[in-house]
Amino acid sequence: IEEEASIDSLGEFVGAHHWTQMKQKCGLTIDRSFDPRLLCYSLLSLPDGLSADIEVLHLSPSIVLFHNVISPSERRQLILAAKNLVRPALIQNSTTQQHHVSDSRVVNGTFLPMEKYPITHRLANIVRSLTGFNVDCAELFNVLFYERGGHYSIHHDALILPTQSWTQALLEEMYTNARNCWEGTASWLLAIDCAYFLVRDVLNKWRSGRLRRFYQQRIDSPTRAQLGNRLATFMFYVDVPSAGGGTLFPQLNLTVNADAGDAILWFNIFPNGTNDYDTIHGACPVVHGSKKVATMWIRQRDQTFSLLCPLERAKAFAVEDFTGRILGQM
Ligand SMILES: O=C(O)CCC(=O)C(=O)O
Ligand SMILES: [Fe+2]
Repeated sequence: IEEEASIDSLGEFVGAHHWTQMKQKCGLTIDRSFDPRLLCYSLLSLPDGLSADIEVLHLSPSIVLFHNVISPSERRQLILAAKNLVRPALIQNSTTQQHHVSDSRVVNGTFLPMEKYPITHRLANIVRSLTGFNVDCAELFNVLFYERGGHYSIHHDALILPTQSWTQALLEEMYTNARNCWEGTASWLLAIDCAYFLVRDVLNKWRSGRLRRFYQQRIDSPTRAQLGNRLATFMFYVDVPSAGGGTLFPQLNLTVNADAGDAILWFNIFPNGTNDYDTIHGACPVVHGSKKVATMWIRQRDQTFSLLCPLERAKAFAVEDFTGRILGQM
């Protein structure tokens, strides 16, 4: 990468410490000659008169890029809808459930209410047509505006959905939090600091007698039970920066620098429902220009006829598991 386009040329920016070890990977480019199975399919005559080129970026877990699926006018409408609503993005502490501003997510964002903005229906239809997924149970579009120095450090999109006993829920969450501490900070000192707060939080709950109730409530939470986990993430690139701001999947050594109008899809869980941490990802710091994305988290509920059932339930989804139906019609 050119010197002036590199993250180092940004100088100081909020949350820079999250990128000390990851920033090299932000400069990765996709080697399209690497694997002959990384094909680009042309999907013609999809529902709603859509067509699209879909490029397989990674096989297992499957990550695909849809080229040029929203028009400049649709991009403008989306930006107009979100412009006055965006606020500094919050992150939810999975231990305390509190939302707070964090230097690990430096971006302005908003969820877009569907009833107010017709453009969101259009985009939801596009997701449905391109993926075959049921989007009725999906979350509202989350629109993010990144400016120079904006970023979103490495994280995983799936929710921690404890399923069995409250003790198992506690263990699962402690494990995930410890992992996030480590992967989110990339420095032993900060990770120890982060782990200390997590342990202190659990001890406080235990002392106040809330430990069991807290985790039991999360197991019984109706939204979780009704909608399931975030099966997949579908994200439109509404505006792209001229340097930096790629979507980085560090476990897969993949950094995606898409064009405005493209969209990406990846899975957050295995077919058996457990979280697939190979798809941890982040938004690299924007170096020049600004970046805008619109994300839809697709839930597990009601995907009965939109997913094949892979025989190996503990292996990541393959591209055929969801395009099988669409490609089979060609
Ligand atoms: O902006 C990006 O490239 C990634 C955004 C993201 O990971 C998220 O919204 O969950
Ligand atoms: Fe994400």
